[in-house]
Formats: sequence, structure tokens, C-alpha cells
Amino acid sequence: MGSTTMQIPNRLPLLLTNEGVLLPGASMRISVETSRNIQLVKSRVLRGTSVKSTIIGVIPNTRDPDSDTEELPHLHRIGTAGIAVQVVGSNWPKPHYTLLITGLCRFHIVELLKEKPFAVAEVEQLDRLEQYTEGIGELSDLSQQFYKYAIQLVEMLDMSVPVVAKLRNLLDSLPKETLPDILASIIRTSTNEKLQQILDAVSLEERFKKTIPLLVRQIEGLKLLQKTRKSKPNDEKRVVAIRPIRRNNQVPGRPLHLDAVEEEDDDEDSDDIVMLEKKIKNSNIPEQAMKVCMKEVKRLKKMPQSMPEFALTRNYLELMVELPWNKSTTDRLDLRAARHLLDSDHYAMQKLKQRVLEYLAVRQLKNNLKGPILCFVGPPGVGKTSVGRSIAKTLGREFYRIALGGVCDQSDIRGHRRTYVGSMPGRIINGLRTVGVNNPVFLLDEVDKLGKSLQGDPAAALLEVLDPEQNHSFTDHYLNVSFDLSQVLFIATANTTATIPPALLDRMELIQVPGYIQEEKIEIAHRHLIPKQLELHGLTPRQIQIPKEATEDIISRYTREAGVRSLERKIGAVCRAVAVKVAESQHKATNSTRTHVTEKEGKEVVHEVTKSESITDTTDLALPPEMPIVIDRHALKDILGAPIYEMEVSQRLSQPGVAIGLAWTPLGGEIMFVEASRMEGEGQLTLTGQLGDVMKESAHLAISWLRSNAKKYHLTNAAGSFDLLDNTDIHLHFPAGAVTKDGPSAGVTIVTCLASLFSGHLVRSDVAMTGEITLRGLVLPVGGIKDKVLAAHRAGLKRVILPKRNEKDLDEIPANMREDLDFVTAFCLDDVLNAAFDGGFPAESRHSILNSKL
Ligand SMILES: Nc1ncnc2c1ncn2[C@@H]1O[C@H](COP(=O)(O)OP(=O)(O)OP(=O)(O)O)[C@@H](O)[C@H]1O
Repeated sequence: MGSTTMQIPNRLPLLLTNEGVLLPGASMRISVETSRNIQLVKSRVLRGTSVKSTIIGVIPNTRDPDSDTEELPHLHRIGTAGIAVQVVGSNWPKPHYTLLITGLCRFHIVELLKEKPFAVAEVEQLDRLEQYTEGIGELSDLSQQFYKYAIQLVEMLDMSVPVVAKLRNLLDSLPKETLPDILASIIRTSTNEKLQQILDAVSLEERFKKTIPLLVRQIEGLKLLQKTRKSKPNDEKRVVAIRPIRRNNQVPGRPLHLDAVEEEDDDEDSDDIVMLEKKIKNSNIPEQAMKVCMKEVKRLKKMPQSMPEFALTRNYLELMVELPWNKSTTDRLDLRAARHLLDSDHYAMQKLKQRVLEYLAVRQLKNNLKGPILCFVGPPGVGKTSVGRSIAKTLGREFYRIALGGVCDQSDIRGHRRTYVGSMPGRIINGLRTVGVNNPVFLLDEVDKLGKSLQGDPAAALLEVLDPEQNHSFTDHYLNVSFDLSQVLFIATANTTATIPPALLDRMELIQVPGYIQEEKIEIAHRHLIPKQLELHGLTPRQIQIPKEATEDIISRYTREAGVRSLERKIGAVCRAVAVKVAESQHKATNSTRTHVTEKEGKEVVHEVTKSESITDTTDLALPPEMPIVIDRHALKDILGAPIYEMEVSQRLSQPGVAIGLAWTPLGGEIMFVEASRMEGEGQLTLTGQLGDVMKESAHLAISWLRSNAKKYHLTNAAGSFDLLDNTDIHLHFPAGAVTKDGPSAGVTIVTCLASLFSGHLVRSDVAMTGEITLRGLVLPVGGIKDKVLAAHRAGLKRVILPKRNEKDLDEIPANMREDLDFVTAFCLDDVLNAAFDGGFPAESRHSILNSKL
């Protein structure tokens, strides 16, 4: 420290403090608030120009009077000269400074020279440390002993390994005579102890003797703390056992029985570890993982319990023991039972159920799990998750759902490396730990909603999980040994395949789950949703009845969805309302019987009155509600409010320039209106409704085709000219402007809408259409036909115009729906227009032109 050669000035300004004691070699923050101390900082520390001016005497245990007019109190005679290394000033809540001071050496006040504006004294430097020469006599023994305890203490501190190593290096490199002061500032001591035992101990020998017991006390305190943390049942006994030893050690300078204390302590510490080791040895951990475990146990045994890494390693070992390395359930592969269960849990979904049964059949014949990973793709609420659950049930396996929506960190799948604080295993390993077997059904829900971020691509991590050729040795970063996932049955669900990375898509077999038609929804409601909701709300069919007409009303007027989730919610709302009525009536019933009883008890004499009251009670009871409560259209309006969706189609098609298109969204199919209007202008085309580039191009294509065929179809602008854009602006709008729309399939709808605008004919109000167009007027195929047709059917439309090449997709449409709808397949725009307008859309043939000339 160089303190041996250091010489402090003879006159020192004095900073009077009352909190804490600054010791040589240590640093301390001192708040400067009183006027005398502030003056000192301002005129010496802030204005000083030399290092000397930043050296000040810190006098502990002396409260400085608030104003400099008051007299100075009695000063502690010994202080520490320190160097101000940092000054921070602040005005709030009142002006003050904070000084960071490093202690240099002790001094003794010889004479107080002045008191104002701050105290200055003549001082004598006390620490002349050259008195200590290593290796001689008692002082050397004390210093050795002190050093030993210091090392022991540092190793017990609650710090991570590198910091402890640094502290050790520091202890080795510092001159031994500075150690008491430095360690005394680290350990927990009271101000009095610091003052009287350490600061006032001027002789080095005395200082060593006084600080050793403080150090020992701290070491024992830490040991005690570690034991109580373990909180074992026989904890108290141990605390008592340690106390006498501590008392022995209170005698300064006396050799300590430290080895004995340590041994006993270690025994207790290792109890837990031995148990854990036993558990590991008795578990079925595979050889490679066992090796890692034993290595970690060895490390754990050597580690002090207070180290954060101790808890980390322990958690790791506990996870290793808990993981189902070899534990599995036996599969129940009865195909007939599986078919029955799937049918009873889910109505409709024939294609999906068929594929699932095929999958199970193959599993039954060939006990090899390297089958494809099934991925159910469809709009929300069509039962994808619930089929996954049923599959687990049919197989007699545990089910675990991993929600992947919004996951954008690959360590969510693969875990964090154990070097991180708070590291955890990934969701796959966590799932296995939760279910406790190695062959559960894992449902990877919403794989299409995986995100990507700087923390890596979780989809890439899933690749290994889902590849049957690789997943027998899946390595989670946290585990750091491979785990065999080949027994796990993975099923994925998604709303759309568009956002699933191609590599991931390639590993899965897609099964489309389309939305339901109205009839299917009614059946699902009556077979599954209503019974489920009744049970949830504690109702019975004797209390509530929802007839098919009411369900139909809920479906068509209160919901517009491909699945049945919203329908289920609405049924839930109806059940809640009925539950209130039923509960109210029960309350009334009990209340009335209670009144009846008390009155009977209290007025035995007035027999007649009681009787008449009981009659009114019964009439009261009969009032609300008559069971069962039947839900009709009025009840629905009362409970769910006015219908949300009305059949607006015919209203909106009451003037030329409106047509209905069909759109596909990840949430299922939807009908989409296209509106057009024209006004005087310079041939501008305005498009609104958040359209994508492809859709904008379709609009331009449609206009070009109509302009080039204006004569043929007798289309004119307002002035009667065949040049449709002459002095005319066109505005095309796609309502629901907040929703972004794109894709080529609106082409035919735009043409029809504009044809209606320029011809003045109304488009049929029960027609919806879809198809891409070319400049030559051909109609090209598009996707999502089934969902689009379902949407048209849902909206109560009667005719659907489709591209000719989409005819094959009609096989997927249920037969009863095919009967309800009239499908027109179009090869070119001529076919579309003819089907969209009542009585066709007359094109003037060459023949008729000739006729008109005649
Ligand atoms: N065919 C069906 N038969 C019986 N119940 C069904 C059927 N389809 C859906 N359900 C019910 O609808 C509810 C919603 O289903 P589920 O949660 O499985 O939808 P999902 O397709 O997974 O939706 P998401 O994509 O939003 O996760 C469940 O209560 C389920 O039981």
C-alpha cells in the first residue's frame, strides 16, 4: 500500500462524521450535509489544486453541529486521514455532497487550531508500519493466524468462484499489516467495535488480537446461516452444539478448534448430497448420463453450499433423476375402440379421423414409431387440439400441449446452457418431466406462429425434434446429454401453412381440417357443446332446453366463424343466464319454506294465518321460471342482445356496382363485397380497402378487359361513350377497410362489379364468385375452394361461380351442401357474367350487330 513511506500533512481539515468508521485501506461514502463540513468540501476539496488539498482528516463518532455558530462537540481523538477520490453534489432534497474517501492512515489530534468555517487541527501520524518485520516472534504468529482465518472467510462468502479467487489473490498480495483494517471493513461489525477495537488499536499486535475474534465470529455466523438454510428437522440441535465452540473462540489469540468444527459441518452438508447420489445410482439413468451425473456429484461435494452454483448443480441433478429415461406407458392399440372413441368425442371430421385411424393401424401392425408427424391445418375452433387429446386417450398415453405461438427464442425449445444464471431446460424436456413418461403425445400447438429473433430460430430447433431419424438423440442445452425422443408421438397444429418454414413443413404430413357447415355445427352443438356447457354450469336438461332452431339462430345471427368456439361461448352465455334464473328460483323456494317454518314456530296460535301464507308461497314458487326454460328467439335476444349478423346481402346489392366475392383467410373462408362507383374525372382509378399489389393489378386487368370489350357487352360511361374512362373516374372499394387483402382470386368479382356499374344491371343478390382473370378474359383456378364455398353457404347464398379447373375441388364439399348450392364453373369471363346477372349478360354477337344495321 505504500503506507510505510507515506507522510500526511501536519495540519489537517477535519470532516466530522457520525455514521460508520473509515479505516485505513478501505473506502467509504460520506454524506456531507452540515454547514461546517460543506464549507470544508467547497474550499478544500473542490477548490484545491494539489493532491495534498484533497487529504482530509475524518473524525468518527462526532456529530457536527448543524450551523457553524454552534460550538464544536468533543472530538474523538483518533481519526483516519483519507483522500477524497470523488465528490458528487446534489440540490435535492437539500444541498449536500457525497464524498468517496479512501482511508490512508490513523492520526491523533494534537491541538485543535480553528473551528470556523471548518475545523482544522494539528495532527500526528500514528501508523508507522515499518515496525512490522515478517518472521519474528508473536506478531508473526498472529499475522499467520489472521491470514488463515481471512482465507477461510473469503471462501465462505456468497460470491461466484472468480470473485473469490480475486479476493484470495488480493489477500496474498497485500502487506500483512494492512489486513486487519481491510478485513474489518468487510466483515459485519458494529460502529463501536470498529472504533474501540480497531481504530483505537494503534499497536499492530493489539490490532491483530482484537480483530481475530471478530473474524472468527463472522465465520461461525456464516456457518450457522448455511445450516439454517438447509432447514433440516434436527437443525436446532446443531445450533446448540456449535455455540460452546464459539464461546471458546471468543478468547482472543487462543488457537481455535477449527478443524473439528469444519468436519462436523461438512458431514451435515454432505447428507443431502449423499441422498441425491443414492437416488441417482438407484435410477435408470443411461450410462452416458450417469457418468455426467457422477461427475457433477463429485463437484457438488467439493463446493461450499453458499455458492450459487451449488443450487444450480443440485437442480440439474434433481432434473436428471426425475426425467423419465426408461419409464413409459403401455400402448392400448385397439383400433375398434379408437374408432369408437374418436367418433364419440368428435362429430364430422371424417377425413381427419380416417387418417388418424390409418396412422394408428400402421402403428398396431408395425411397432415402429418412425411414422410421419401429423400436422392438422385449419381455421381456429375446428377441434384440432381436441382431436390431439383424443388420440392420446385412445392410445392410453399421457398428453402434453406445448403452445408455440409467439415463441421466438430457440432456447425455449432447446433450453439454456447451464452457464447462464436462471438457466432452464427447454419446453420438450420440461414436458417430459411433467408427464413423467417418455412416450407421451406432444401436441405442438400453433406451429405456424413461431417467431424469429436475435435469439435464434425456434423452428430450426424443432427440426431436430421432429425428425424421426435424429430425435433419438435430442440434446437439450441444459441437460447437455442426449435424450431419446423417438418414443414421443408428436402432433402439430396450425391455422395456415403459409408461415411454416419449408424445412419444417417437409417433415410433417398435412391434414386439412376445413370449417364446418351449418348442419354440422348444429349436430356438434347438440351432441357435444350443449351437454358440456350444461355440466359446466350445473344445469340439467330438465332445467334448460335449447331447440335446434335456437342453435341455428345462434349460428347464423350471432356468430360468423369456421369453427365452433364462438358458438360454444354463446351457448355458455345462455347457460349462465339460465343458471341465474334457476338459482334465484331455488333461493325463493328455500326462503319461502323458511318463513313458513319460523312463522309456524312463533305463532302456533294463529293457525289459519300460517296456512294462508303457505298458499301464497306456493303461488310465488310457481311464478318463475317454468321448467324447463326453453330458449327461443326472444330469449336469445334477451340474453345475447340484438343479432350481430343480419342477412345484409340483398340490401347491399340493391344498386348496380356491387358484387360478392369469396376470400380465403387463415380463419376460414369469408364473403367479400366489392363496390364500385363512377364520377366525372380524368380517367383515374382509385382503389381503397388496404389492397395488396396483386389485387391492385387484378383491378387494372379487369378495367382493361372491360374497356376492350365495352362494345361487345354494350358498356358505356355516363355520357354513353364506349370509352369507359373518358371524362370518368372510377373508385373501387373493398369494405372492411381495416383488413389487409391480397391475392388474384378477386379478379372475376371486380369484373362483374364494374360490368354491373357500366351496364346499369344489378348483380344477382344470391351469387358469390371467385377466380383469377387474364387479360384475354380467361378464368384461372384459385385455392381454398372448400372454405370459400362454406362461407357462401354460411351467408345464405345460392349460387357459387368457380373457375372450371376447380371443378375437382367440389368433391370435397358435403353432399347436402352441394344440393343447397348451385355451382357454375366458368372457363372465361363470358361464363361468369352470364351466371352473375339475372337472365345472363347479353353480349352483342356479330349477328346482332348486323341486325341492328339493317
Ligand atoms: N367436431 C367436433 N366435435 C365435437 N367438439 C368439437 C368439434 N370440433 C370442435 N369442437 C370443440 O370446439 C372447441 C374448440 O376446439 P379446439 O380448441 O380443439 O380448436 P382448435 O382447432 O385447436 O383451435 P385453435 O386453432 O384456435 O387452437 C373444443 O371445445 C372442442 O371440443
